[in-house]
Amino acid sequence: MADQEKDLKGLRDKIDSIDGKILELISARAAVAQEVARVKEAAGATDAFFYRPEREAQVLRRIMSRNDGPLDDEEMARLFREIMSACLALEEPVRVAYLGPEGTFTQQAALKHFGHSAVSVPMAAIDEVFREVESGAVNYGVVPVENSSEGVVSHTLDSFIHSSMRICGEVVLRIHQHLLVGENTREEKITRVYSHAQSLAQCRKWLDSHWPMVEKVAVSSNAEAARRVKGEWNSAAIAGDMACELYGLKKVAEKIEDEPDNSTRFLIIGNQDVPASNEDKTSIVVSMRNQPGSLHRLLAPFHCYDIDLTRIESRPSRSGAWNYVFFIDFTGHRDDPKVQYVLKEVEAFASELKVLGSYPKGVL
Ligand SMILES: O=C(O)C(=O)C[C@]1(C(=O)O)C=C[C@@H](O)C=C1
Repeated sequence: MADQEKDLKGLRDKIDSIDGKILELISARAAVAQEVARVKEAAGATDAFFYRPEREAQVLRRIMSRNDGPLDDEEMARLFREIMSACLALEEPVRVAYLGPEGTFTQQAALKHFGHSAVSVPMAAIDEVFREVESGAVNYGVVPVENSSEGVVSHTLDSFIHSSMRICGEVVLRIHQHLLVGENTREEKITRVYSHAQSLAQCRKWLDSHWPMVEKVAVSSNAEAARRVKGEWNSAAIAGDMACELYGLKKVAEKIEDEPDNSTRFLIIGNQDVPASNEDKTSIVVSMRNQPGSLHRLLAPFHCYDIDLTRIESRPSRSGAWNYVFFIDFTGHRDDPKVQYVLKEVEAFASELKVLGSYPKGVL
């Protein structure tokens, strides 16, 4: 055997032996997760929450803080994300509705957050995701809420006004857009580009400089754009990796988004109050009468108790009694004494205050 072959054999034997140990440890971990399930069932079988967002965030943060490489923290956390997802599926497979169709960035976000052992169910619209969770047909829902270059997804915010759904988590996804074609289309023949209006907007400068003459057609989602070009000659789609793989398309150009850090934040909705994880956020919606200085009064308690506002968004009120509706996100959990003081002060002054949820800050 040549020297190189010998070296390789020795190293592969080492890997086999390590894999054996990893296998044993993962199986031992899964068996403990099954015991956890039995404890949860014994404590209250019908409404036991098997999925525990705060615990998952703590597990992932701990792994990241203890990781010494050579794999980077995110890569290591992604591996543990999948192990936990498989362990949870042994306890009870989690069903997650997302804004579809299959292949959207929202599905990618759902899998990033829950791992690939979750059962993901596509819905045609944001309010259908809310309804599906409310009816109990699924355990959780995933909806987009804001994009770093295009701003807020107002439909999602409006859905919270009349819904009793709570926010159980958030996940941020880097959005990479690609120019995709079917196998029968040659690059120089492209005359039309399909995509969702937001994605066309996110790639506007790139399109103007590379394809100024091409016809741009907005469709209901990126995945729908990808589905169309699969069977249509001389057309391209702008969509992400999931849609590209799902429809077997070819990448003509990669990462064509104008902003290099283009990312979208998604919310996990459910009917669970999530305990504190030590690094949390709270989202509230507040309605107020239109009076001079009212916004200042609304925000003053946050300043006073030194609470960091991460987002504030105003939406027109849908009911006559409400003049303004403000969606506010801030750091901290609703069980923190400081947060409780602030909520008390805001409540005393607002026409209505609803806490949409306290949830762990996105880890991955
Ligand atoms: O700690 C729990 O409650 C578990 O069910 C175990 C576990 C895990 O695999 O670590 C699995 C699912 C939960 O979402 C959180 C954590």
